[in-house]
Amino acid sequence: MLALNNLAVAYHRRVVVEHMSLALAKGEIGCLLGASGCGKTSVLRAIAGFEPAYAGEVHLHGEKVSTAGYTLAPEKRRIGMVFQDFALFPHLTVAENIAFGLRTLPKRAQQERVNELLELVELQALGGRYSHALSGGQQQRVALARALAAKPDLLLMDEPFSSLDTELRESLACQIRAILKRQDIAALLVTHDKTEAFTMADKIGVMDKGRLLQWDKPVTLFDRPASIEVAEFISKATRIRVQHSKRQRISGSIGNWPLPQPLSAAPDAELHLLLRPHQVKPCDDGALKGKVIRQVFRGNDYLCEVELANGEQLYCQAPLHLNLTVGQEIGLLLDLQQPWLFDIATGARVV
Ligand SMILES: Nc1ncnc2c1ncn2[C@@H]1O[C@H](COP(=O)(O)OP(=O)(O)OP(=O)(O)O)[C@@H](O)[C@H]1O
Repeated sequence: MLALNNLAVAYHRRVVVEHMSLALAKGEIGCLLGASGCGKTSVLRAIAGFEPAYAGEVHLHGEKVSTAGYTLAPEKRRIGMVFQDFALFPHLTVAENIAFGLRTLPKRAQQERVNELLELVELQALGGRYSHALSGGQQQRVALARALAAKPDLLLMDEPFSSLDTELRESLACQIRAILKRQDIAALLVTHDKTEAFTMADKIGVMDKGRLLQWDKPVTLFDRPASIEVAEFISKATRIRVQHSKRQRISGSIGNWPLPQPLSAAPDAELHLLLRPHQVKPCDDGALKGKVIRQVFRGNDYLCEVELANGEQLYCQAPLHLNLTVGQEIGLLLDLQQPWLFDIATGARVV
């Protein structure tokens, strides 16, 4: 449905995105996730045809629509777009906003399609309202209905929920995912919000400084991150320097720990061990000792920061009943059933 092959985007010859390759199948929802300025919107604009490809290609339905020196016009790409600010026309009603892209259809067909879309986004009762009289979530559903009106093959969404509050974002992301799935439409969303990405997407691309670090299913990004940058971007974690020893063990400031499986790394290799909070647990008789220096109440548990004797700090997940206090010395147990280890020189994951 959508394929990017080695795409590069540049402004005045300054390359802001390069070596971008990914594919999205019909009905699949993808998400580009990355910090502000990493090039997400530029990729979206190149897919829509608003920016030319500086190098590489954009393919839609198997057809090459952008390559250096050729850009198929946006209106010929059968793409719908939803923007951050909804961009609804204030002087038109909800129904008229949705009908905007259907002007070439006969009046009756327009009306039928608008009713279908109002039902799809569950706004049947609000067709006659103006956008100023709608909540942010309702406005975004109108923007979605308008983008879907002309039955595009691909929907592009640029930070569609960023102006909404956190709770609404999550519920709207779920609703919009369900609507897109019902319509079996492919969509590519860009955001810097991880929760939004994980709620919405079948595939996530983690971007950094104009490059795609990994394009994978959310669970794969979490379980098998390709690099330490991806792992750290995806989840709260601490990196600790360790040494691989022959007998399936790692050692360092955290002590000496067995691994569940042999590693491909050379004996004595210097590695980074990435510890996520759920892998570090308070344990009375833990040989590894640390001092609680901060803790945040999270409802079901505490997220603690613990300082080791050498000054390194770890996140630790502590159950409520332990009643830990800041300054308290505790023992720690590491759960290394699934250790995340990375080559120090390349940052690549070691398995
Ligand atoms: N029209 C433009 N002319 C020149 N440079 C641009 C233009 N648009 C974006 N840039 C630059 O390209 C880079 C990538 O910007 P882009 O908007 O694609 O990033 P982004 O990840 O979408 O950021 P954000 O999340 O803040 O929207 C930035 O350095 C930005 O300053």
